[in-house]
Amino acid sequence: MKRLLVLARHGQSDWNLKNLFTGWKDPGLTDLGVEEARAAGRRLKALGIQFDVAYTSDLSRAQRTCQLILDEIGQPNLTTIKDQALNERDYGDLSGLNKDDARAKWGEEQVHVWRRSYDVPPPGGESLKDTVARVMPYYVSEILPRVMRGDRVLVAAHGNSLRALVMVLDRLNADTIPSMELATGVPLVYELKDDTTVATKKVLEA
Ligand SMILES: O=C(O)[C@@H](CO)OP(=O)(O)O
Repeated sequence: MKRLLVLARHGQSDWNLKNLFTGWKDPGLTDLGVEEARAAGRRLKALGIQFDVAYTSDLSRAQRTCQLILDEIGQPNLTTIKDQALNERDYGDLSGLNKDDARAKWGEEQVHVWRRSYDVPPPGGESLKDTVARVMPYYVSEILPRVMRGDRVLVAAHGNSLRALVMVLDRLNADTIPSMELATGVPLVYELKDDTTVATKKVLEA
């Protein structure tokens, strides 16, 4: 495959299981999360996919997912670059709160706006727009040049930092991004064209 870019959201974390806003907090993976990451690796392996470099965030759930995928595809020692630019969207004052408790306190609609709107930040945190503004410069300066020169690239990161990237790759807008969800442990396999836009996209569901 030419100009290969694979995006993988981490497996289920402890706080996903407990239904807590997570953001920049750093819980580990659950047993299910570990298995989801391994299964993602097995699906990539079944397609014969290998990488030249991996990128992940500064948070352990993404780093562990990255390593589990690399273990499964037989590349445990691949160069892996960790950067805070790929961290989850910062949930600010909501971090650590239960999502159902937040709905009870502020209402279903307000919580949905904080979680999925494009440009309304949660109190003290980042909107998706802010996250795009943080992730894209890193993508354009560090990741995309590697893809364009032919390196096969894995990015193991987070629901919203990857939604920021997918929004740009899939040409979604402020109206269409709210309904786009990324499942844990489901890799997205992109091939890019010469002009950096998407040639093909595969969603590697179980
Ligand atoms: O809590 C979080 O950091 C994210 C991802 O788990 O949650 P949400 O799906 O609400 O954006």
